[in-house]
Amino acid sequence: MTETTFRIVIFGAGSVGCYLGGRLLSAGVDVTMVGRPRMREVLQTNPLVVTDYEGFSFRSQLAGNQYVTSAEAARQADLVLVTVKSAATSEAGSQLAPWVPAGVPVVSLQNGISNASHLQEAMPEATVLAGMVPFNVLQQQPGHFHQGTEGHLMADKHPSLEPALPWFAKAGLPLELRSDIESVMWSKLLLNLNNPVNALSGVPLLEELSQRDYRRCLALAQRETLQLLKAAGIPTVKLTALPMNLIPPLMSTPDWLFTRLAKQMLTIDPVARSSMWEDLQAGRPTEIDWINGEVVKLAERLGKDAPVNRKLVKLMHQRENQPRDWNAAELLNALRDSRPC
Ligand SMILES: NC(=O)C1=CN([C@@H]2O[C@H](COP(=O)(O)OP(=O)(O)OC[C@H]3O[C@@H](n4cnc5c(N)ncnc54)[C@H](OP(=O)(O)O)[C@@H]3O)[C@@H](O)[C@H]2O)C=CC1
Ligand SMILES: CC(C)(CO)C(=O)C(=O)O
Repeated sequence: MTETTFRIVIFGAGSVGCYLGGRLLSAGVDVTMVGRPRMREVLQTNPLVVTDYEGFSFRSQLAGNQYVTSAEAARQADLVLVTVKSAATSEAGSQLAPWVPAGVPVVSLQNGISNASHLQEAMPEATVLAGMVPFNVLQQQPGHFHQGTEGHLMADKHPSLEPALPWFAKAGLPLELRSDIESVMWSKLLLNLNNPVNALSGVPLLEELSQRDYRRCLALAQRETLQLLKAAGIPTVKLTALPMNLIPPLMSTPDWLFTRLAKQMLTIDPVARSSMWEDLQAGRPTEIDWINGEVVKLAERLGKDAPVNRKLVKLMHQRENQPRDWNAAELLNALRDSRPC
């Protein structure tokens, strides 16, 4: 290995982790992905293929030491990325804690608000930073991970991340360091409020967002959250073409107007689905408590209520136990009924 090689360990290499791993490998980064034996088997029998909606494509048959199942790989890392689902964060931290060298940054690239704090609790000696993945990744075929929507990575501004920046840029994954990461995470969460709507709809993101009543469901959850964020003094940041406070009115527009106004937002691969839908498909518990559940907790801290988000949490938990697709009008009625008159 030459001095100029940068070593990145990706812990919890599923959809996001394998996609980032493949992109970084394409830039010559020394990547080790850590994950389950099941995924290692997939990548022993199939090449790792990463593609994106703009035509990027990279393929690599991984060597045995590039996808492993033990956190020990982190002892050699210059940077650790954590890409497990929220329920697995504390366990990921406990497994990584003995191996990550002092001063090596550990970035949580997970949805939700509290994953970086849970990770920090599990590895108190480590430099843990919050990060954000704006785009959608779907495993289209065994070993083939596809980025279906746009956006660039962000992470908390910290000097330990500076050496990684040129490698991310070379991989076509620019990483922006932000001093307002709390606002970034809440703004991403405002977009993730669509995850339960998408999962309950049972249809791909593009099809779901093309139906006004599903968009109105999302707008209800977003308006409620924006009001709470305002009360809590947490500003939002612009992650899409529009500022966050203009997204609910856009979502509520009729289909003919929405398709004209939201061209960029509708640049979505027709097969892309939310990660919450993927969890349902795989029979895993979803991240609903870490997404809409965070809004309910924020409301409680402020002595307020969040009936729409609370209802979405309840419906998702029911859906985890009992298959059911909600049509757009039914879901909208259920959410409207949850609000006090
Ligand atoms: N998919 C997407 O489009 C996007 C996802 N995100 C966020 O990124 C995070 C990761 O999502 P995603 O990649 O979809 O999740 P995945 O479930 O696809 O990947 C996580 C992987 O980590 C594995 N894992 C969990 N615990 C351990 C452990 N202790 N040791 C080794 N492997 C482990 C899981 O295996 P197992 O399932 O067997 O536990 C799984 O294969 C989530 O917070 C998600 O919300 C953000 C933006 C987009
Ligand atoms: C990119 C996005 C918003 C797609 O729904 C996502 O974060 C997810 O699926 O969890």
